[in-house]
Amino acid sequence: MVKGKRVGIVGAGNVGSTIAYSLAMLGSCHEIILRDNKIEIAKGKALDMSQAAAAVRSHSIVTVAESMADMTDCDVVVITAGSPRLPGMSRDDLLMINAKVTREVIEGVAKYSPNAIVIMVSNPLDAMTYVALRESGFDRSRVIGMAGVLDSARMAAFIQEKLGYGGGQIRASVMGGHGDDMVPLPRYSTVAGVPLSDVLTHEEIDEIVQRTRKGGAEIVALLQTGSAYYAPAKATAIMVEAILKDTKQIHPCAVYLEGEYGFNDVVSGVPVMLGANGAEKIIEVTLNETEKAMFAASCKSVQGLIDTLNANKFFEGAK
Ligand SMILES: NC(=O)c1ccc[n+]([C@@H]2O[C@H](COP(=O)([O-])OP(=O)(O)OC[C@H]3O[C@@H](n4cnc5c(N)ncnc54)[C@H](O)[C@@H]3O)[C@@H](O)[C@H]2O)c1
Ligand SMILES: O=C(O)C[C@H](O)C(=O)O
Repeated sequence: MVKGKRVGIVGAGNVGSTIAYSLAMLGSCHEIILRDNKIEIAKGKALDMSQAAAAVRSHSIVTVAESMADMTDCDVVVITAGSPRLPGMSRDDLLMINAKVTREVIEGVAKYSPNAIVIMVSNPLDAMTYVALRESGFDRSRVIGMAGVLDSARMAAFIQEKLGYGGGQIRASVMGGHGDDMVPLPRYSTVAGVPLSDVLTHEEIDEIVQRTRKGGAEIVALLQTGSAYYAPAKATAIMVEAILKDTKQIHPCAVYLEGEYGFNDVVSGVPVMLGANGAEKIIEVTLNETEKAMFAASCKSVQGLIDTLNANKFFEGAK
């Protein structure tokens, strides 16, 4: 438990409330502050979670901010506000609706928690991270998108399922944007340190890569009413803890690139050292030509979304 730390969570729906629950159970911080337009529901969840925290002797408390002005001086703010996709939709279909929500929310964060580190979760993730960065005026080290921890966990779960062993010993690696052209990296994935290619065939690895890319859609199709939230919430909580505890551990995160991997003015998923100051270091992994081409294609997709925002004069304040 790191005393006195405050974590704000905007959007207390499926992902936001599950992040709050996870942090409360871990006792990661002193106070978790929920903010949602559905205030009564947020209040009910906060009470329920505070009581769960008491049951496990966690001294985290869960409170509700009735407006962004009540969510002050947070160390970390997680943004999950906005719409999830439904079957048949792509994450990119959420671009304009969630960009407006993100702008509204980040203005409040910048005003009332000016020193916070922001973890963006709303989709389309890389474009929303870009919006949050631009609209907050924060340094790029303080606006970080969550996706790579989730996508890598999915890939690890699929590897375990395929192998039938190795649970807890699998390190899977996914870079690039959080879209269908994300870049799973079998070459950087291992089972107890053993390269994937030593334990799985090329065809099996390819199947895992394709399933990882569609991992979110697979769950959307099953749930029918929204998207995944247990693994996304746990992945976010891992990032929040790394920041609060200043672990300096490396996690795949979506960050604004300024020349890294040869890209500028775009957000993409890369290995990042997380610590008290947010994204403290971007690690540049050696990619082969095929991997470089896939990473470039993924950055191009994100760039396309940023171009759409520009074409709609979003950054000029269009409503
Ligand atoms: N990055 C990832 O890997 C990842 C993973 C899962 C979900 N997501 C995304 O996270 C977002 C949330 O997903 P969810 O399943 O929790 O959805 P949800 O509908 O359950 O919750 C969203 C919440 O946001 C609230 N909200 C909307 N506008 C708001 C505003 N202006 N201020 C405060 N609250 C507001 C809604 O009332 C709702 O409770 C979606 O965009 C989804 O696509 C991203
Ligand atoms: O798939 C979605 O729309 C939600 C999220 O991005 C996920 O990957 O689970």
